[in-house]
Amino acid sequence: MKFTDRIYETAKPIWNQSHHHPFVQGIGHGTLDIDKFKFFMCQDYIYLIDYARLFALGSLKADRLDVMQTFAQMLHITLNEEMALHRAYAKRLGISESELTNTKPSPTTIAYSSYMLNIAQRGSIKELLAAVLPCAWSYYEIGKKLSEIPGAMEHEWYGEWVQMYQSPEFGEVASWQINLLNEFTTFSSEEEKNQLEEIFLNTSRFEYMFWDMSYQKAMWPLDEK
Ligand SMILES: Cc1ncc(C[n+]2csc(CCO)c2C)c(N)n1
Repeated sequence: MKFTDRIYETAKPIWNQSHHHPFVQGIGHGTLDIDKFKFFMCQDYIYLIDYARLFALGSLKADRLDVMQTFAQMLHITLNEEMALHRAYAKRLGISESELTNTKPSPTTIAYSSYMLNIAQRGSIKELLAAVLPCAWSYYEIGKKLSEIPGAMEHEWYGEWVQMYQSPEFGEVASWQINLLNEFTTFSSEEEKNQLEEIFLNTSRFEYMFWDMSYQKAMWPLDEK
């Protein structure tokens, strides 16, 4: 069994809950409150800035030229294609680019980004891959599932979002990461595989929390005035 098949099976209950979350279903059925989507877009934009740094770290840590090239390509796609979608949405939603970049991160955004950056900075390229994989893979899976809902790809607000994440280009990003992680774990011990699985599960949990945080528009639960 491929290592990624094993971790996919373990993470399935978490991924199912993300898929059925009202935020995700609301995008697919076109019923999501636009203010929740705005909140998500802003948080996701600053999340992606840190996520892009993970790909830069992957390129730095790789000891093969083809792996460096793949990470550089994923860095390019994130900064120039995925984030371009957010910039275009922000324009339509009346959010300026500086407002977008200067979004204050929510506790969940801080926790998620910091966790991944910590793993990537102190761990190996395998740990980095285990941390980033649920992001690209689960979004592609969600994009594909939502694209099957009649009208989801044509919705005036959420159609472009679904179109982007179900696209073959984003499928390729997920496949690169899946193939690399399988290749790098061919000779890994059970102990190492368990550690990588835990990282994959943790970022899968954070993915769920990100949907939920966006649905609740959850910032710090404190009154500071
Ligand atoms: C919270 C959150 N998780 C995952 C993604 C999706 N995503 C992040 S990087 C990447 C690969 C190509 O850029 C993909 C698909 C997101 N936007 N926001």
